[in-house]
Amino acid sequence: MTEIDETTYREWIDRTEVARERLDAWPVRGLKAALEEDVGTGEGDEVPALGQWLYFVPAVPRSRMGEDGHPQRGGFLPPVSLPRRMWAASDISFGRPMRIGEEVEKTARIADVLVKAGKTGLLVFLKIENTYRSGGEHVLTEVQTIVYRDDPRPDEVPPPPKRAPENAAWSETVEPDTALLFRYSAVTFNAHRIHYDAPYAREVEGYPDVVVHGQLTATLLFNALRRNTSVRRLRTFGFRAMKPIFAGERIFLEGVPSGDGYQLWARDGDGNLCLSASVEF
Ligand SMILES: CC(C)(COP(=O)(O)OP(=O)(O)OC[C@H]1O[C@@H](n2cnc3c(N)ncnc32)[C@H](O)[C@@H]1OP(=O)(O)O)[C@@H](O)C(=O)NCCC(=O)NCCSC(=O)C[C@](C)(O)C(=O)O
Repeated sequence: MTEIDETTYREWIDRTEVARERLDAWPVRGLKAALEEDVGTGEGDEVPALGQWLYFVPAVPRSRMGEDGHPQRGGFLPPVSLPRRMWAASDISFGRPMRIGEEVEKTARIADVLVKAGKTGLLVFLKIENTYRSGGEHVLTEVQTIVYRDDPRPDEVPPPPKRAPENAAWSETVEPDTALLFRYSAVTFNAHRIHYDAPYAREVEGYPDVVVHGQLTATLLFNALRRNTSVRRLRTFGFRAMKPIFAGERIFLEGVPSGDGYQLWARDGDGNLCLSASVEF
């Protein structure tokens, strides 16, 4: 493997890719069924907040898929040689809601590539800025951070987890099972094998079971916020995935008012922080 340092993938920074898509009703219908949320699915209805993840999915032919189920590396995304990919974080600012049936343009730009030494080994963080526009209007901007990690070491032990806050104003529980993970992978056309192929997740990537998608946990947190507050529209939503959640694990979706918004988090049954988020409205 080539040595990786801050300069290795520099030439990818500022590369852009533009795509256009009509926002079909189907993935919103699929998400509605998967999460049992009361959302409209007709022409002109609002795509629910965080529904941008249902669109512009990378439908590459099977022959161009990599071993992990994602499109082969290279091309628009830099060919990072660390094998294990995870969703690390997102920072989203909302303009106006997207609507089913509208034509949206998405511009993706490689915003940064950072190399860091983590407690779990070498980490390459890829930041992609996705800007969505429609009819000349700004709809949404998301800076998505993907992390690439080395193969698991035989003696690997997970780093000590951070504690979740203990001042929750509400607390809901959910156990994302493999059927929910399958349906979320299906509506986002995400073939990443860590979410459905348990032998691959265990034997190749070293996880104890299949992994819950970062965006699914963020969506569950947002839906819990809606159920427990009058918040419907957001100005910003940012999250950071701290500790993987595995299928069937019981997690707690919690939050508390904070400044002009809310602090949200998902924790496990031992009080460990799995995903932290903040929203402004
Ligand atoms: C990423 C891991 C391995 C690093 O864990 P670590 O212990 O090695 O890191 P650390 O030692 O705590 O931190 C090292 C540096 O990394 C930064 N850092 C540390 N974590 C993050 C983060 N999340 N986002 C942004 N930055 C982060 C941290 O701030 C620090 O920076 P510094 O040196 O400048 O101070 C660990 O945090 C972890 O396991 N997180 C959970 C990831 C996860 O479960 N993601 C969702 C499931 S994967 C998925 O959905 C996939 C999908 C959808 O299919 C798809 O491919 O797109």
